Amino acid sequence: MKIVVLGASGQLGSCLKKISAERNLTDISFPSEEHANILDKDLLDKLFTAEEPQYVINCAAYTAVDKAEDDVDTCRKVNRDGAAYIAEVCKKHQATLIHISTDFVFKGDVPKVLSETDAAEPENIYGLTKLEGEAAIAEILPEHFTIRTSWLYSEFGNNFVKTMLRLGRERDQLGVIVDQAGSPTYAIDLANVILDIVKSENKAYGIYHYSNEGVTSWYDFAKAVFDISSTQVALNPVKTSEYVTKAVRPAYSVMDKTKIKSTFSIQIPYWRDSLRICLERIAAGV
Ligand SMILES: NC(=O)C1=CN([C@@H]2O[C@H](COP(=O)(O)OP(=O)(O)OC[C@H]3O[C@@H](n4cnc5c(N)ncnc54)[C@H](OP(=O)(O)O)[C@@H]3O)[C@@H](O)[C@H]2O)C=CC1
Ligand SMILES: Cc1cn([C@H]2C[C@H](O)[C@@H](COP(=O)(O)OP(=O)(O)O[C@H]3O[C@@H](C)C(=O)[C@@H](O)[C@H]3O)O2)c(=O)[nH]c1=O
Repeated sequence: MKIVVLGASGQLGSCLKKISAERNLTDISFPSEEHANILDKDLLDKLFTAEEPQYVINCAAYTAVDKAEDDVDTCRKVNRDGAAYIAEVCKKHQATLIHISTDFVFKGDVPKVLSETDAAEPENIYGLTKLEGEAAIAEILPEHFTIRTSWLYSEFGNNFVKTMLRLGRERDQLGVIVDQAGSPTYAIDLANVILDIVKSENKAYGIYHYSNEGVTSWYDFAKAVFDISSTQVALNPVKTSEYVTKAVRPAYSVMDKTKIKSTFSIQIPYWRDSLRICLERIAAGV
């Protein structure tokens, strides 16, 4: 089963590289952005001609949520147009696309667990352009899986857990938002599920929700990071109204994972258990 990963040097791409090595997968390639710029359709076409992938995993995205508010065109190019180009080239080469999307497609203004069929109504540019990317793919390529995930972290790249560890070392006091709830996702767990989906060769295409089990706030998530890593820092809960950011974020973006669990017969780890594993790996430098 030949697989090509796009956005390979990002957080999720790095997790896929690690997991595929652990699983001894050899028929998977991780081209650099220079050889797989998703905004260059001809380049993708050449890449797919050379690689002949059966599955393409798209981890490439514009993920700077606050910056996107002032950088709408670039964000939309990558998250909408890039997704559409990939779908077109997958169609030409008869490849199945596994695309990653986000809980930020939801407004999240009511405390309701969100299913794949609930209306998406993004509150920020990043979420809007990700939703546009989902729609473009659905229109072009029936053979796709779009996996919406949330609050990704890992030992790789930039993420909330690594930011907290850094700020915990640099500061005596820290304020973290307590009134936004969601579900953290260890990107290594997601990488494993993506490769399980490929392995299954299941053709139940469409949108799926995936995060770790459980619900928390950014404040409680940060508290868990500091407790588990024995970091001494005074952590203060703050309200969204007290912590000004460019982009509006959902107050409640907890997603229902019934569909992915039943379709692919997977079990999902509890967020705190996965966080513990990730922090052990970060501490051990592996
Ligand atoms: N991070 C999170 O908390 C969450 C992420 N997601 C989604 O998961 C997916 C993976 O996210 P994550 O790995 O964390 O994100 P990263 O930002 O770590 O990785 C994205 C990668 O895409 C690359 N990229 C950007 N533009 C292009 C382009 N034109 N061509 C090729 N590559 C490009 C980036 O390169 P460069 O760094 O050079 O720009 C980066 O390496 C994304 O679709 C994201 O929207 C969903 C929910 C939560
Ligand atoms: C650094 C920091 C953040 N926060 C808050 C701001 C925000 O509400 C929340 C998370 O902030 P971050 O900027 O780290 O994370 P953010 O970029 O908003 O994370 C999102 O990224 C995109 C890509 C997604 O798809 C989402 O699922 C989600 O993971 O924590 C604090 O309250 N205090 C702090 O010191």
